[in-house]
Amino acid sequence: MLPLVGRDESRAIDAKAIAAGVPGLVLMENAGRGATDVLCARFADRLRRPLVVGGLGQNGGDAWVVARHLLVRGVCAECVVLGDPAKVAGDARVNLDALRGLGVDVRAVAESDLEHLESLAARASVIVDGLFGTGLDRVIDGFRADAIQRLAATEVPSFALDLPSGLDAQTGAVLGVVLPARVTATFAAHKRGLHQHPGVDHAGDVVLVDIGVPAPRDARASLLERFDLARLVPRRAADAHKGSAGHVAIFAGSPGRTGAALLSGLGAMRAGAGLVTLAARGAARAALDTKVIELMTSEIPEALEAGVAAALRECEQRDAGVLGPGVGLDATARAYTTRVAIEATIPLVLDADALSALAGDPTVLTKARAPRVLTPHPGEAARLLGTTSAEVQAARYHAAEQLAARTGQVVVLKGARTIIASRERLAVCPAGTPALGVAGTGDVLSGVIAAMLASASEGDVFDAACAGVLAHAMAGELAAVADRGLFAREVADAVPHALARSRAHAASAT
Ligand SMILES: NC(=O)C1=CN([C@@H]2O[C@H](COP(=O)(O)OP(=O)(O)OC[C@H]3O[C@@H](n4cnc5c(N)ncnc54)[C@H](O)[C@@H]3O)[C@@H](O)[C@H]2O)[C@@H](O)CC1
Ligand SMILES: [K+]
Repeated sequence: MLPLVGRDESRAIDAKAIAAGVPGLVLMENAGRGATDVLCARFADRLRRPLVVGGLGQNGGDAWVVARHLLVRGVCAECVVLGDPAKVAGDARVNLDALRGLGVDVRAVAESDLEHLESLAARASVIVDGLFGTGLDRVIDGFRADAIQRLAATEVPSFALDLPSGLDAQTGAVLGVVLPARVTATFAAHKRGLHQHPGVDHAGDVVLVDIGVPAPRDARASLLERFDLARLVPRRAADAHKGSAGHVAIFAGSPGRTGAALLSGLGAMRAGAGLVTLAARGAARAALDTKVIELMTSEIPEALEAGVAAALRECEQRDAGVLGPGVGLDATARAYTTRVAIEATIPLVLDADALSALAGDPTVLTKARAPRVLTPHPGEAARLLGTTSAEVQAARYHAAEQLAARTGQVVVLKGARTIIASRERLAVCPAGTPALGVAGTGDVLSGVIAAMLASASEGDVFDAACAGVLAHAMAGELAAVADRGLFAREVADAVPHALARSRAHAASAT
């Protein structure tokens, strides 16, 4: 797990180090020197004619340091400052003056010189982008936007300092225009915006550069790594038995809708549940009984009161559960899921129809008698928040955090780069594949998370959700042959392989 910071936290890291006595110039020197190392390693065959472009802020300052360190290594870069250099201040000013003092001609590019900039860029072997970093907080317009568009149009590979210019550090949105990078050297800590789309598409490979300040230990947010799965799912004791591995109840399925329940059950089994019972409404139980011999079934009466009573009784014997897939959306089904979502005394994953049933007032979950993990896709999250899917996607971290705050529960916002949020914490899953975008994979995920909950110790609900998300995404990567054509059940089947791979990674890393 790596710390993940937003715009303000990023500034706070620098400010805290400076207040502690580490001069800002030292931080900038470390950033620029570290970035030069990355540049020289990743663009070794493109150092013929680098173009270093800096803005008027401190991101530009990093660029001037890079240009100086390139000089030390015998590489003479073409350097330009976009805008009026008289406005460069602070540590960036010191480094701009130093570069000029060493005899480097840093040309100022004004609105009227954009064609010149374009021709410089077209001849460059690599562009070092120091135009905007974390300071960017509004849409880029005017000649700066024009300049970025012209640089991007050359298709010369770009090396971004801290962030590709134009990317919102907080959300990953493009603020008007962006200069897409092949590699991004990000300073001190990963930025939130680098790990959500469209930021992910524009950042290229992200390399963390140590600038001499410790990573914040209390960072609210983190970026999961593939080998975290091994840490989150400890090895089983040699004398483990099916009882100690946890018993998962899947409250899913209704007459005519049984596939989702089965997939959720398969996910739970493959993720390590010792026993799984499919508790289906009415006649669905009979249909499920014959399908998968490893899964047990029990019947939940279709009538409301009898159904709720049966579900709560079922919970008494179980360690964790799933509520929702294929349960139905008629009035009785909605009342049943809402009541069980609140009254069940075991941790439950709430998915699909359960999320629809709760969309009217998700705040009732603050009264739930045990922890809940909500697993909405963007459309379901939009309904729960009373907004649109487009708005959720435009600010996914915010949506996940808002929903966690309103419900008091853990939220797994699905989609590329799934986000896990609670009131206190946030994590992003770096794994996954577009092939997971197919019917049934969400049902599998609900079961996988429930199995993690069933074996988690109390209070580790957030970690269990992270483990489930990571296992599912990595299983998708392993099972997918191409970017499509994946079957949900294949994802379930690959979950043990994901765990094995993570353990192998972890072992080779130590
Ligand atoms: N001591 C420090 O604070 C350090 C800062 N570092 C670098 O400094 C960067 C942050 O520097 P700054 O805060 O100066 O900001 P930037 O250099 O990212 O941006 C420059 C300025 O542009 C302005 N601006 C924002 N949006 C704009 C828009 N749409 N159009 C035109 N102007 C706009 C803002 O006033 C901002 O201060 C980091 O990303 C990192 O690269 C690193 O050198 C490490 C140390
Ligand atoms: K930049």
